[in-house]
Formats: sequence, structure tokens, C-alpha cells
Amino acid sequence: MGTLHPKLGQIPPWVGSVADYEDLARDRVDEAAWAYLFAGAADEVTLRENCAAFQRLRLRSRVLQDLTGGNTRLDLFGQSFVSPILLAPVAYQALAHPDGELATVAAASALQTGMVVSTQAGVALETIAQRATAPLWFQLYIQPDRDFTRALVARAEAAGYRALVVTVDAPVGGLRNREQRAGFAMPPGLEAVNLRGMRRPAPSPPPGDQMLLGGPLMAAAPTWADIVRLREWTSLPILVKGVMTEEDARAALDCGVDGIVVSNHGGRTLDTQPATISALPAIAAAVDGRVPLVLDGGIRRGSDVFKALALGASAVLIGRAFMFGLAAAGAVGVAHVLRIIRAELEMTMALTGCRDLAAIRADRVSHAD
Ligand SMILES: Cc1cc2nc3c(=O)[nH]c(=O)nc-3n(C[C@H](O)[C@H](O)[C@H](O)COP(=O)(O)O)c2cc1C
Ligand SMILES: O=C(O)C(=O)c1ccccc1
Repeated sequence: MGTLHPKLGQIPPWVGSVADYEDLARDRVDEAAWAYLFAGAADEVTLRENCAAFQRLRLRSRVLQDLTGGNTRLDLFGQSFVSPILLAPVAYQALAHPDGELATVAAASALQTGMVVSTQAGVALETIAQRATAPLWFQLYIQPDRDFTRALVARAEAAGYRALVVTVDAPVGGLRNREQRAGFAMPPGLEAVNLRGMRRPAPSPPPGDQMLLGGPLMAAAPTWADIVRLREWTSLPILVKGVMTEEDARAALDCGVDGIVVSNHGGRTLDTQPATISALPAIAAAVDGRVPLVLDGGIRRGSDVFKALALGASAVLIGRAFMFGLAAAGAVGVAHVLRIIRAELEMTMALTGCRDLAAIRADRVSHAD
């Protein structure tokens, strides 16, 4: 976590966009933590493409529309949200700012924004819930110890979490060369407190020609059968996070999920996957409105949120965007980033002639030629 930057928390007057917060954050976070927090896998093709693909889309504005009574309200699983922008699950937020998840939940509460809390949070899920006055969802990594996993789900339910977001795209951590080059090591004192007391698989014997496949990690990795079992463990809505193909969207529907998060983990796991916004239309066509879709990856502007909604998402998660705010200025930075993206979304809606989220349809977006 290093030493505190002397200006941590001060926000200069020129800061007005997520990109500005990125500049500020880069200045205020030590290099190794920066590499951990913001790197992508391998050559970072997907990391860049998530953003670039939004920038290739063009808006089609309709003018002189009646915008009376305009709003960004959203109802999902019977829960009401003031905007379709939720905070993505991000592990170990104290790497960005000493207040970590507690700063994020304060900002989410102040702005009535939904927050998805990571299994790998550095603060107990119950403590975060006690601080929250906005809807919380719990991100679940299914653990090798399934009994422990079941107890974790029960804890989240008891603490008042209102949905489970099961991340399925990272049975093994991504290869992040930028992080390796920076020599990142987890600082002492930061741990996955929610997983304390869990049995861990014995370390594997020295491998022969097998390094990963055939080892204990992969043998314990979740499968679709675990999603079916999860359905029996909880009455909470279940979303699977990390779907990038129509085939997997159909498999998720077959398991009875309540929602799908179209995500490539922000380009942190498998590099050279397409941008999420490029994968969305085919997935939306396959799902055909049976469950809501949530998209994350590359959202840095309110116009990106708009494009995701136009192409079939009901809501989006932002990851790095709020983490830039957290790293630069703690809770105030997260709240400011949320205000910025929300204001940009409202302006985009006003200027494209969309009074509410239902008006944001595919005809408002085209591909740049
Ligand atoms: C530092 C960091 C830690 C993350 N930790 C988790 C996690 O614990 N669980 C999870 O499902 N996704 C995790 N993610 C992925 C995010 O939930 C999200 O999918 C991604 O950040 C979206 O892309 P964006 O950062 O471009 O908005 C993490 C992302 C970052 C940048
Ligand atoms: O870094 C990540 O993206 C992530 O999801 C994760 C998973 C396990 C431990 C820490 C972070």
C-alpha cells in the first residue's frame, strides 16, 4: 500500500472526466500496485479493445423529441435502481486507497448506486453490508471447498445481499505480464478475509509434463453442474459473470439463471477475446429477452453506457473507472466518477432524444465506416 500520496483526496479543478481521474490516479498510486490494479492479461489486446470498440460506435441522434419526465430509473429483479450503472466486483481495493471497500460502499450509498462486492474483498462482506444504504449484490467465486462455498452464500444472503454474481471466467488467474514486470507482491495485512478458515487443496506434487491441466486447481474448477446446484442453495437471483458466446448464454439459461453478465473480466484473464460490446448483439439475440443482460468492460463514458443499453444490455458494471476515482481521492473520488458518468449518460440521452432507458434502442447506434 506504500506511503500515502501527499495530495491524496485533493481533486484539482481541471478534473472532469474518467480519463482525468486516470491521470490523477496514476500519479498517486505506487507503480507495482498500479500494474496489479489496471493491467490486462498478456499483450492487453482485449483490455484496449474493450474501450476501442465503444469508440468505433457512432450515435444516431433524433431531435425534437418530448423529454418531459425524463429519468434513468431501472427495475431489475424487482429491485429499483436510480441508474443502470453499478459498481463491478473488484478484489482488494485497499491497494488503491487505504479506505478500500469502505470508501466504495460509502460512495455507492451516497449516490444510491448498486455495488457488487467481491468474494476477494479485503473487508468482511458483513462489515460492508452494515455500511450500505444502497443495494448490494455478492460476487461469488465458487471455491474448491463446496461446503465452504455454500456457507459463504448463506452468509451473503443473511447479510442482506440481494443477488449473486457468479464469476465463471477465471478458474485460474490471468497471466498479467505487466504486473509481473512491475514486481507486484500482495502487501502484508491484505487478505481475502471472507475466505478465512477455508480448507485449501493440497499443493500438487512437482508436475511431470502437466503444469495446470490435470492438477488439483482444474480438478476443483466449477462446471455448469455447480450453477444448477447453486440454484438449490439460494433463493437469490443468480447471474453468471463472464459469458462471451451465444453457446454459453444458452447453457446459462438451461441452468435457470436469472441474469447474464457479458464480461471478459476487463481483459484481465484471457487475452485476444473480443470486446464485450462486440460480443453483446449476438448474445442478446440468443437470449431474446428471457433474462436481463448486464455488460462490463471498457466503460469510461456515459455514452459507452448508452451504447451498451442500445445493443441489448439492461445495465452495466464499471470497474476501472471507479477504481481511478478511489485511487485518486477515496470515497469522494468514487462518488465524483459516478456523478460524471451519470451526467454524461443523461446528456447523451437528452441529445439523442431518449426520455428513459426504454427509449435507448439499437437504432440510436451505428458502426463507424
Ligand atoms: C483490480 C481488479 C480486480 C478485479 N477483481 C475481480 C473480482 O474479484 N471478481 C470479479 O468477478 N471480477 C473482478 N474484476 C473484474 C471486474 O469485475 C470487471 O469485470 C472489469 O473490471 C470490467 O472492466 P473495466 O475495468 O474496463 O470496467 C476485477 C477487475 C480489476 C481491474
Ligand atoms: O484480479 C482479478 O481480476 C480477480 O478477479 C481476482 C481473483 C482472485 C483474487 C484476486 C483477484
